[in-house]
Amino acid sequence: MSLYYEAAAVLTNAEKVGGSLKSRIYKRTDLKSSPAQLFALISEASKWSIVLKDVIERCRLLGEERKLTPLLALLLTHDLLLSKNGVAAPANHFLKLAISRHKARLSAEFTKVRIKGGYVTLEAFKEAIVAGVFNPGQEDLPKKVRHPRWVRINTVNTTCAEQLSTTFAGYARASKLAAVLSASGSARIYFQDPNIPNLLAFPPDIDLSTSPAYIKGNIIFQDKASCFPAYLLNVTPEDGDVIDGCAAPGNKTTHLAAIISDQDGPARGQTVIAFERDKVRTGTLQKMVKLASADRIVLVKGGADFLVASPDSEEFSKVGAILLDPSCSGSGIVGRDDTMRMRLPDPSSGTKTISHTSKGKKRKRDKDTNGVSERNTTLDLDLDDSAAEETPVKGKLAERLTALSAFQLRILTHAMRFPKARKITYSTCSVHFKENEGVVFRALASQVAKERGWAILKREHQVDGLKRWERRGIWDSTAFGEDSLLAQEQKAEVCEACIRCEKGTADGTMGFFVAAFVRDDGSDQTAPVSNGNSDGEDEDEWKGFSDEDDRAANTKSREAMRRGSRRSKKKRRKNAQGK
Ligand SMILES: C[S@@+](CC[C@H](N)C(=O)[O-])C[C@H]1O[C@@H](n2cnc3c(N)ncnc32)[C@H](O)[C@@H]1O
Repeated sequence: MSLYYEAAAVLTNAEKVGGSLKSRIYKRTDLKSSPAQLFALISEASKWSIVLKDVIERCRLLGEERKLTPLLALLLTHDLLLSKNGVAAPANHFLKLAISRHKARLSAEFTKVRIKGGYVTLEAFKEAIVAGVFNPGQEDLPKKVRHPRWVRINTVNTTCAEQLSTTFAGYARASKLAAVLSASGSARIYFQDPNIPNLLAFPPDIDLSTSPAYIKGNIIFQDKASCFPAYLLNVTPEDGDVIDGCAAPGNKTTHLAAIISDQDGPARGQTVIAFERDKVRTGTLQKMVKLASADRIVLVKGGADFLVASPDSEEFSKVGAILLDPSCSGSGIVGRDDTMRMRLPDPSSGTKTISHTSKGKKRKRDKDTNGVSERNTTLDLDLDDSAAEETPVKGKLAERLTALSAFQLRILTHAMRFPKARKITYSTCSVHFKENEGVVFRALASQVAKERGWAILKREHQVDGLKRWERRGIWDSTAFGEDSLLAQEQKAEVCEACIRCEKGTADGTMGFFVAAFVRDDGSDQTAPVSNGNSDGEDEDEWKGFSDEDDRAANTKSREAMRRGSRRSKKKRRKNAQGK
């Protein structure tokens, strides 16, 4: 099979293989072309598709070349007009002949678009395409806010100071994130994040993927928002072991390991127990843990469902903190720079004759596209594994959110059953109330939360960098019905404790949500708590607290926080004396 047929097959993904574009290419064992060449062709053709789609449509290429699918036409036109070596096929190959006979017209249309866009040279045009600033017909739209390249320094095997004096030696420190956002990829400039320790921002187009620091796992590409959960969990040596209940690909797992290894004094044998249900994603997790040199701190439980882990098992008897970042709708990550949109030429734009051609021929093209519908004029490609969050539930949005939030609540209330656990963070990369604050309110109202004394970690008790973060939770009065009996005071308190990030803002983050739960040492650990089988009870649509629940929850929460606050004051005094 030629390079172009293989690229089209990867893109149409008839076998519905999950994961990023890169992992789909590298996983295939039946390719004749080199995976690197395939990836380069697809990503370059995607970048140029905003131009090439129009060029192909204006030349009515698909009308004249009936055997070319929109995907093949795009890939071939890209190489014909933009690849140094032209179309990678023998001179008499059917595909080469089919595209080459249109070269003059395609080149002329391409040049017209370039000149109309005001680009005097091909070089200038290329720069605009790479920077993503060529947006024909949308000049009046507000300029898209760019997304920085966030780099977390992996303190398991290096320090921020070491990386600044080696990998980033000669880079100037910017005083504002905006300076980094507007800089070109070649600018040697960075911004030190004020909220998350050991996190740096670089210009969006910077390519650090070939730097020795990246290859050695000294630096990890991780969105700022995705660093919130491990930091908010604020693991200390007293917490003992930590569970990451939904770990792959492992950004937060390795962040937990970095925080543990960064603590003053020895890590006292603390282990991060990382659950991952999916076997393929377990492989990615294992690789990431190894690359981050975190394998002495992290124990990967691959192909293991956190929901069936028994809280009372001896294995988890020292687990004091749990991080939960379950599967979600992923609505917060759309539009990230790691997602690329490929625009395909519309086949009906070929010629007027196309709609009158024989049905047989039309069906042939449908078949060739292997399930990418002829009407499907865009393809969204996930370029980066670290950005790929799974969205396993299909169907209409409302149904998906109901199913996902039921699962999320179940996993959160399961975590609340671990007898020694004192801290939990719950996060999603979703922007929907139902998956975020909705789950938090329902979890707080659950039987297990009440019996075990779980409360929300209020803003004033959060780690410094997140206490200062201004975007907080929201309340959706329609979500639980107007008759929700929750007191205004408690709604406000819980929303203020929840943390949100919004995509497309000057903060440079993806859309994200995180909240933390705590419980105090004095709570009744041995109280009879309903076991995992009663989860259905927690998943019932929540109708709001009753007046009595409300008062009880408020009192308990206030007591828990007072005790927590006394304990942390005591701890701070102890620490201060120790220094
Ligand atoms: C949103 S992703 C986690 C991303 C990860 N925390 C990170 O920062 O790299 C959710 C992951 O949880 C896994 N998962 C979902 N349900 C699970 C369960 N019940 N037990 C263990 N893993 C689960 C999914 O397979 C998926 O890999």
